[in-house]
Amino acid sequence: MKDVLAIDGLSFSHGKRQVLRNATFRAQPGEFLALLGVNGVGKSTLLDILAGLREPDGGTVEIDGRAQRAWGERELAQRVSHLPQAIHADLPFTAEQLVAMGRYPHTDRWFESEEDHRLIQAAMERTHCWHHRQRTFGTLSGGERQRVLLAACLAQGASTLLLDEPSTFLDIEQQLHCFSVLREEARRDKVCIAATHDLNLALTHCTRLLVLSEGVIAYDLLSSEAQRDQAWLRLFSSRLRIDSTSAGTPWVWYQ
Ligand SMILES: Nc1ncnc2c1ncn2[C@@H]1O[C@H](COP(=O)(O)OP(=O)(O)OP(=O)(O)O)[C@@H](O)[C@H]1O
Repeated sequence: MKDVLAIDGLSFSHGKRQVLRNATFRAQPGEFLALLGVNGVGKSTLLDILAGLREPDGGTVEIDGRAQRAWGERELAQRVSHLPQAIHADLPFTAEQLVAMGRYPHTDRWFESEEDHRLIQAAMERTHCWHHRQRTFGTLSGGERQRVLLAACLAQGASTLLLDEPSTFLDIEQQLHCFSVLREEARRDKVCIAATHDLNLALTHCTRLLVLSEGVIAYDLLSSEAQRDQAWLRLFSSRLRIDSTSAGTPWVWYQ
């Protein structure tokens, strides 16, 4: 199967602080990758580079078989959507207008087509925010805003979805729903990469775990194998271990 993403030897420094040294991984259609690692390890930086928002100091990024920089801005936006960690809340748009922006890379017109409207509504229904469509974005709660932003990413129809802590602000039911939607999206031959601190959401919903440490992908393992060798857990805390629940699901416990 062809790689949707091929990342090779990425390095990046914020000023004198080197964050990425040699980050390398590939991703294929159908994969839902959890990007894990402690605070400040470089998860957002890596997602920003993949989204084309930061230029790496070294290494290569290929998207859909072509160098990232060889795609035009619009072509890239058709292929990659990005949910950043923080966004200005005071945007003067309704929720529906904000989701409609996800369709911009696909239209030359001022107005959205019928098909665009169908996709916008479908995305907002999937993230349970269609009933907020006429609300001004800034008047929504943190979790409601997060669902609108996720809908914009889905409406964009990209083959790669980069999500920086997508379950932030969401209540538990919505966290589970968000990760289920992303899993479903990956099954539609997409690649989803979600930076998260929730190891149980990652284990139960993602197909693969990438653990970033000291500038490299220190562990790259299938979720189904994460319980067998638990060395990767030590990067987070010595108090963690994985057991199975009575339903046979792997679950991270802390002591
Ligand atoms: N604009 C910046 N200028 C200088 N240093 C920065 C800048 N942005 C991030 N950093 C530093 O780069 C490192 C990586 O930051 P990044 O936000 O990528 O980490 P992260 O893994 O996403 O963290 P978290 O889990 O806390 O969200 C951190 O040490 C951070 O302080």
